[in-house]
Amino acid sequence: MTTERPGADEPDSGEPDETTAPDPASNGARRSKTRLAARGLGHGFGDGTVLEDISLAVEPGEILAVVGPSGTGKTTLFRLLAMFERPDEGTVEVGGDDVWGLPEARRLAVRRRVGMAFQTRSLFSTTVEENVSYGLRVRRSWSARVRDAVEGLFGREEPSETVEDALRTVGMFDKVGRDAGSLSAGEAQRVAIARALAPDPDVLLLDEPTSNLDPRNTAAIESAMRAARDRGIAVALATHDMQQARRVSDRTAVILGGTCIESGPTDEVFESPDDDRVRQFVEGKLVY
Ligand SMILES: Nc1ncnc2c1ncn2[C@@H]1O[C@H](COP(=O)(O)OP(=O)(O)OP(=O)(O)O)[C@@H](O)[C@H]1O
Repeated sequence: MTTERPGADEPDSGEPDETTAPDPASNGARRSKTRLAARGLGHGFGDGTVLEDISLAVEPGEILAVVGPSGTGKTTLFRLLAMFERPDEGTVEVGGDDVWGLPEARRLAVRRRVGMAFQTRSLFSTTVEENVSYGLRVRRSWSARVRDAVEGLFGREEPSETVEDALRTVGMFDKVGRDAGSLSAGEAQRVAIARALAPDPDVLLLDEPTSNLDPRNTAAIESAMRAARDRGIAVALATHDMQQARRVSDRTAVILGGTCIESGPTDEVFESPDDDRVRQFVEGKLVY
């Protein structure tokens, strides 16, 4: 299995890939052409190496599944992609910019184009609506924030259209006024994803978004991933659920022992992998 979408495993062009981006005329909505790429990423803690020489890319309008056994470094990788930490080696590129080579103000601006929902669900102790509008407030300009503050003084009866859209995408609009603390784990995860979607990011990073969730919440989250993909967002999903990777992703990258040993179209990775360890892993025969 060697076929790749053009440029997908070689994050070297720095330019949006016109061949893989959705046709703006086809959905009429947004069309970012921002790809997220990692090149030669290496990272460790103390004396231990966790990630070694990882190169992968997620293109606009696709879902990339990053799969691997527990402890193989998926969360560490996603934390690097989200720019929470600077990699020991290699680069993270958003829209062709090496993010750690940018002045801090520009890096923060780039970070705002990357939405994320991580395993540790961390909603604020306030309403669902306020949680989802938080990301918007962070992204907005100073003048828009002043306007928000003024509106806040007088109170707003209705959630903004953007918040409504994001909540509808995850099937949670009926909970808009609820206190976030009263939500189930699955509902909270859906709100966390709505919060990441509200600012209309170019890239969406989801780390194990459905672990320990029931089928209904899982289906809602998978549907939101597809909706984001169909809007042209580059979606990366870390999961240890092979069935989920097969259901939702266009391409899959397999991380074993802290390095990416194979990536390509999901069907090919699962049905005819090049590497025997990948075959054993996707068949559940490789125990780490
Ligand atoms: N801050 C840290 N300090 C030290 N070691 C860490 C730190 N974060 C992660 N690790 C170690 O790095 C390795 C990879 O952890 P990581 O959470 O990235 O794996 P994972 O593939 O996401 O696992 P899981 O599927 O269980 O979430 C583990 O051995 C973990 O203990």
